[in-house]
Amino acid sequence: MSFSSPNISPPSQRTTYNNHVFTFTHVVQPQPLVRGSCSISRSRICFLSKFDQTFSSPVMEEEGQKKSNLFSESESEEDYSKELDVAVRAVQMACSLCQRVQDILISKTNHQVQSKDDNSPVTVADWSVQAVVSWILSECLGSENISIVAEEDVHTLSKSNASELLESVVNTVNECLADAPRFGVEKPKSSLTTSEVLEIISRCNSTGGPSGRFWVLDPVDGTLGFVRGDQYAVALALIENGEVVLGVLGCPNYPMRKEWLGYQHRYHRIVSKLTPPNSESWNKGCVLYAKKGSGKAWMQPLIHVNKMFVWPNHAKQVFVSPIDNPALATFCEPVEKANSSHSFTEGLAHSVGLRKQPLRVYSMVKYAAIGRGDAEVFMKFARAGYKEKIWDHAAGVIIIQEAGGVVTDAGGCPLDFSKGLYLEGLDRGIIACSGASLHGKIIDAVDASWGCSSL
Ligand SMILES: Nc1ncnc2c1ncn2[C@@H]1O[C@H](COP(=O)(O)OS(=O)(=O)O)[C@@H](OP(=O)(O)O)[C@H]1O
Ligand SMILES: [Mg+2]
Ligand SMILES: [Mg+2]
Ligand SMILES: [Mg+2]
Repeated sequence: MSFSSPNISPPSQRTTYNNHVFTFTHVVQPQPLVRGSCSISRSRICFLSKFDQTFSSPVMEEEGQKKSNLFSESESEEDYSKELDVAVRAVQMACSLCQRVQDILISKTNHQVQSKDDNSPVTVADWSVQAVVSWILSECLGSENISIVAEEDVHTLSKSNASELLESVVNTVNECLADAPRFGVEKPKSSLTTSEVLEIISRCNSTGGPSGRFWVLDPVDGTLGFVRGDQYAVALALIENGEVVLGVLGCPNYPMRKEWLGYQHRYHRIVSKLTPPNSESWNKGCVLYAKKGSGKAWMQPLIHVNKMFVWPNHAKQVFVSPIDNPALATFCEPVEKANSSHSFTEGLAHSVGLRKQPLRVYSMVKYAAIGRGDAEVFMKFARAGYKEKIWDHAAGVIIIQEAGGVVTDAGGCPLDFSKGLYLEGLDRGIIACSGASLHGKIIDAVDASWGCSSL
């Protein structure tokens, strides 16, 4: 298993994509990776030697934007560059898989949507993404090094009456992995068997905790949005000793440019009731990512099924909005009233002077919206007794923080990812803001409103 050799393009070649001019540039060959000593396995060394080749690959850079590469020249193995690169490729592949499955789902009248024990929806895409990401992380980073906390298990898939569903998952996984070279990843030597697929899904059974390194995956966040042909996200993060150290958020229906979202909203409200959107009919979708302590967050367009763009992809830096006046700010919240109290946030918004209509979008796309400056505030106040899961937040939190924003609970404390599967000790709800000043105002308003709320 390795990344394929990059295609070297001449320096400063220009091309256009969605009416934007991009320039191909060469990335300077960095120092060789510092390899760990005794603990590195044979397969890992193998992977690294091929992986090094990707450093000489061209990067596509949007004119006027700062150059982005997943690597920097001085970075060593310890600063997660390699993990980030693998994670971005895995999420890109997962997004591509999801787009295909969503197109099939919404074009069928009888939705193949299953219900879990808690009545929440789950689809072929949720299990298939979990399998694909689990496979890529293990193959690229060495299965002995990988521990994953993820949302799905094989309980439903293993039932005697689920053979058709399981077959569909196995086919979807193999179809996606066969496409791996487009993302610079070597595909499996042969198709995965049913038992291999079940194994790679169920391998993601880590329970997290305060020490060591583990990945956190929400294969499809906002499954409800996904089955409705709307927004959803693929979220992958790496946690080390209780801290999120990198996060990748794939948002297949969230366009690179805000103005395209306006089109999408109109499209959904007016047209899509009759005709759901088709993923090839417009260039939608992006992947955001960030690494702890870098002070930078990045965004790539999705690699599209039309195969015009192959790896390596280009990226541009994203920033939170500079707006700190509540009257000019936009706030995001869950679509479902059952997931967050709309009445509480409405009162809160009014008290702090937020004037704009809330942006209600499914999934961690809300975090993406703040991270890239499309909105300024995200609030979630789940009903009492609901425990937030780490996979619903980890990737989004680090992207907002590295883009310049602030994320805490309603008491102003950072979210604690060190206590297992849940954000234990969360004070009331989650407040994410584009800056400290706005964040302070929202926290004060929560305190002022909380006593008279019925939450
Ligand atoms: N009752 C309740 N209260 C709070 N949160 C809940 C609840 N039920 C589910 N969830 C989790 O919410 C995830 C989706 O959150 P969103 O913010 O996207 O909500 S919404 O879909 O926009 O309404 C969703 O993630 P996915 O299951 O990955 O879709 C759930 O983990
Ligand atoms: Mg779910
Ligand atoms: Mg989720
Ligand atoms: Mg999910």
